[in-house]
Amino acid sequence: MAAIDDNSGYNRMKEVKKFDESKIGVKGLSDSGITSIPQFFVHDPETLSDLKSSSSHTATIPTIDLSKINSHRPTIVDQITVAAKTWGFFQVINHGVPILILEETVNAIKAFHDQPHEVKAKYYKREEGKGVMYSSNNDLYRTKAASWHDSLQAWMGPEPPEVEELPEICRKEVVAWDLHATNVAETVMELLSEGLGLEAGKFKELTFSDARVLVGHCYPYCPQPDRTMGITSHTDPGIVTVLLQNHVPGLQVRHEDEWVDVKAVPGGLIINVGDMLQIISNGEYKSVQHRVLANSCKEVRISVVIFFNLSKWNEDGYCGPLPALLSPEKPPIYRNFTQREFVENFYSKGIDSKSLIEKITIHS
Ligand SMILES: O=C(O)CCC(=O)C(=O)O
Ligand SMILES: [Fe+2]
Repeated sequence: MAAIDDNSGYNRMKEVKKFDESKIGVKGLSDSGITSIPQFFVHDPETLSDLKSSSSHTATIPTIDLSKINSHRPTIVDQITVAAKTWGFFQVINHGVPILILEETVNAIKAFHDQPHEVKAKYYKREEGKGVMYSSNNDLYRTKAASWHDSLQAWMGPEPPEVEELPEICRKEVVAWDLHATNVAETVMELLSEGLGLEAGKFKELTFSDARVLVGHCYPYCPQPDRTMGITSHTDPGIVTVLLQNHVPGLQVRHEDEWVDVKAVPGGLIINVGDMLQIISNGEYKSVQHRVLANSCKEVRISVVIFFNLSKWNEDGYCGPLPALLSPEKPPIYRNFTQREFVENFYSKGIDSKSLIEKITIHS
């Protein structure tokens, strides 16, 4: 990338570095009362022209009620399977996690981001694949334009962090949330496994919930929400994602060529299919584009996300569509790939670039 981007003499990389080294985050910029955003946050005209939700669309993502999971299991399997095949995004309610836990989790992540600069700066770093890290834009040096969010990230498995590594202000809640969200993910993955005609425990056996990372995003007020994004459009790379959000809107999902707002249902948890699940289900379940608009509300938007990834790969080191799902009528639509390919694809690019799926699709 050229140091000087255009004829104006604006040195983008220098400005990005200055921002990063200040460790102030977008929360700090927002709190300082700025009225215009730094240029490196400004997205290209094509992204910006598409910002408003095209919500003539009144559709909402499906809501799945898990309260009758034992007495009405086939119905729930059916609902969740249809949701994962058509939307790739759904909301679960009556999932067994007390509302108080949801509130405490959101409040604890908010409290972390609300701390003074000096306190948060101690955690500010860029070591993505492990441990605990706080930063603004994990992919800051890999994208064309930065987005209006900061994140606290903690790898909760396969090795949990030392408890003292987690910021004290949200330590207890992060540990508790990891357990609760993992339980919900395991229930959901049992249902999705049954929906493919596999044994309920198949995904667990594949170790989908072992390697998981918790990310607490903060989207503070943005003075120019029509010039940037909260998070750029992307798909999630792993198996499945569990997302808890507060009441401040912004999350949108791509459905039938339109952006649809994902409205927070009180007590609900959002689940979405990741690229790896699309691949191993041989395209049955859909990993769908989603994004977050830059926050135009004075109140901060908080989301707490756990990404679930496979921890063990096949003995031959490859991963791909599950053999049990393939037949002469249903040949694989993706080629097998290695863990290294998966990891390199993720870390070599910004969140907004091509997913692995495009690279491994078999064009017949
Ligand atoms: O914060 C949100 O609502 C979405 C976050 C997200 O899509 C992600 O972290 O991958
Ligand atoms: Fe995402």
